[in-house]
Amino acid sequence: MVPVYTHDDSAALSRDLALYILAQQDQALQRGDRFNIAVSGGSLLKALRAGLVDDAELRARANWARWHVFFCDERIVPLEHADSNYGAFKAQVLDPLLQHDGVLGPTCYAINESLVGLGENDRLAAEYESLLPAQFDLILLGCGPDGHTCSLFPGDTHSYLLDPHTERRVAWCHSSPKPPADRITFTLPTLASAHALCFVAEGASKQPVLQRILQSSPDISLPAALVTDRFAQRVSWFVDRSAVHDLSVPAATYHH
Ligand SMILES: O=C(O)[C@H](O)[C@@H](O)[C@H](O)[C@H](O)COP(=O)(O)O
Repeated sequence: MVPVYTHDDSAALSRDLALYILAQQDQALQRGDRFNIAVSGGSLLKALRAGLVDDAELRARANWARWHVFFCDERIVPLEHADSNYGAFKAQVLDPLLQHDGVLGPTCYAINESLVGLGENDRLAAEYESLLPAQFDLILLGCGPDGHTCSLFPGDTHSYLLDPHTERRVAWCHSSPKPPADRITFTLPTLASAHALCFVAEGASKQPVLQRILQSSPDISLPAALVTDRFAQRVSWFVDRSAVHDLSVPAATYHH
């Protein structure tokens, strides 16, 4: 059973998530000299900002200059586009960090923007893959109402993305049901090699899908359930109470 750290509200979740990330950072910096972290798009980024950037005490505990930040999935759009995950991370984390004197920011790895729109999406994925570290210290994941995580979507159209033995660490996801249609995404072997995997889900709209993922017999046709089940030893979930309301999931408290 994976821990499901349950919180009364967003503020409490953001703080615990930040403390969890800092604990992973500290472990990584004992293993080596960099913290390789991958982030997803969506609402997760707001939690990162609230917990790690806006909170002065926790912001100071982040060794930002040692952070190497990658994207679990990215929409194939220019970096300035409103749909870009890099753009959203810049707006939520990098730009606010710059407001604070003396903070040396993280190193971020974005897609090669010059390939966007050229019909070279396999190459774009391969180029991004070439940037990845051998192993991630932490991968932060979201979960869509349809059970997708990264840009690994459920259903036959996207089953090609879920090959556990693929040699590709980053793949081109086409015809995404969540716009925009073209994306790149980490594959299962990339997730498999991480020291820690952490899902974040907030709000009552996530409750039906969390029921299918966190029940004792998970529906592993859902990529988020598959990842949770397969890598259970390294997976944690951070949720708010409304996302797990009425579910028979034991609520855990994150101890730091
Ligand atoms: O770029 C993306 O679309 C994401 O990486 C995606 O996997 C996201 O994390 C989930 O859709 C959850 O998003 P929300 O937290 O906003 O619901």
